[in-house]
Amino acid sequence: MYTPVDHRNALAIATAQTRLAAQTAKMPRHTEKIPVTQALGRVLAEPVTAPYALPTFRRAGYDGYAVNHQDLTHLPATLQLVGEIPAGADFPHRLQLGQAVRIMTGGFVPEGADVVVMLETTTQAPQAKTVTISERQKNDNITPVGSFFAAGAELFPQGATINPGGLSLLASFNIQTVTVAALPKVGIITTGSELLRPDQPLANGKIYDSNGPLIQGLCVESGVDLIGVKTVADDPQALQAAVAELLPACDILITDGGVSVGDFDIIADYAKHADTLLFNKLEMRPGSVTTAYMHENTLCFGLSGNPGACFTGFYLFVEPTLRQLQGAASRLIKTTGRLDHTYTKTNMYDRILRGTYQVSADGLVISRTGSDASDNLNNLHEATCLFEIPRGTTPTKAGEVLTTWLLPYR
Ligand SMILES: Nc1nc2c(c(=O)[nH]1)N[C@H]1C(S)=C(S)[C@@H](COP(=O)(O)OP(=O)(O)OC[C@H]3O[C@@H](n4cnc5c(N)ncnc54)[C@H](O)[C@@H]3O)O[C@H]1N2
Ligand code: MOO
Repeated sequence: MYTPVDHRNALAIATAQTRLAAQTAKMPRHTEKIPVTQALGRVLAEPVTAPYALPTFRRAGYDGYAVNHQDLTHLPATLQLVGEIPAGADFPHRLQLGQAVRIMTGGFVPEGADVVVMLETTTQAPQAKTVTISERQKNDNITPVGSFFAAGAELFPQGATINPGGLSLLASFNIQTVTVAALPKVGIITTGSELLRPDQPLANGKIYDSNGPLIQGLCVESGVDLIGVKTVADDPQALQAAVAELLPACDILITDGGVSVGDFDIIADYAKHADTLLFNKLEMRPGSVTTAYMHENTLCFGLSGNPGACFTGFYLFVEPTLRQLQGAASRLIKTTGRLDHTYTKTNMYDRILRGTYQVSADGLVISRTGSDASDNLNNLHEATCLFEIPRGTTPTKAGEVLTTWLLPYR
């Protein structure tokens, strides 16, 4: 059993992040080919290029008449109407001088035509089958072949995340499969003899497991293949069994709780005896006990049981790792914000507060939301950023510019 007197070597946040990223870089990457219908939010493992030029035909930008510019030298000009081209229709004849063809937006512009005159500047005489053009626009109102993408142009670089705009681009080329980074296989184990399942009644000393759904939601938000979610009591055998079941199938194993110095803090013991201990103490509050270690081929995180610390530890350490394993950058945006109130508490470690931000003409204005206590979950649902109160002995004044991480869910 872990002894409370053990000394832990505390690392600064950035040092721990760098150590973690170096370890993650050594882990194997897997790819898979998936239908584009499942590609939203996935990270491309290889670039995608345009199989052909787009647009594939000259397209009318407006409803009007397709004509040749030589017929518009003297206006008004009356031209012979030779047909109609709705969107989707072909027109396999060459337009001759003196002719016009009615065309709809998106319609195929036939050979011989090089201008689409807008309907508003024309008058049609249906009986005579003519159209009189009184004015022309400055532009030709035709979208040229290949003006969006040339054949072979890069549509996406490797590492791009497919968003709804990306789905539309793939669809426009009828690309039906993409090769993406495999989602990291993740197991989650929440620990604690105080944790109740949803079907159990409240009792003194007991709480419902709120970090399980929290971590699961954070994982889903980051993109994972969830292998299993378990809750176990503070019982070494039960924990051992849960770990043994999940570990071989997981790239990442996230445990929650049991990383401090209590008599039942079993994860702390695991980390200490792991193949490689990356860190088990951070110069950060909350989440000073956040732990990371390699066990066999699995990267294990021991997040704090305190909900505020669990939330912070996930975003600063687990989220970037899940993204890195997919070859993508963290979705947190590291920036700075101006504190809107004086924060009087001081600490020997950097304190990470849960906050919200507003965009102002002078940059971001950040405010603390809810409690700063590690065990208080009254703000996890409304935090849109984390920001850092630097360690020290003096209060942090309103107006100070602080390191800020904008959260993906905002
Ligand atoms: N003597 C010391 N005690 C503590 C220290 C210390 O350095 N010396 N560190 C404190 C700090 S800081 C933190 S943070 C916590 C970390 O504790 P653990 O991560 O080991 O977590 P537990 O002890 O298992 O639980 C802490 C707290 O969180 C609640 N909890 C646990 N799991 C869940 C869950 N799934 N859902 C909701 N809440 C959960 C648990 O009931 C406890 O209240 O240790 C301090 N102590
Ligand atoms: O460091 Mo603990 O994680 O304050 O809350």
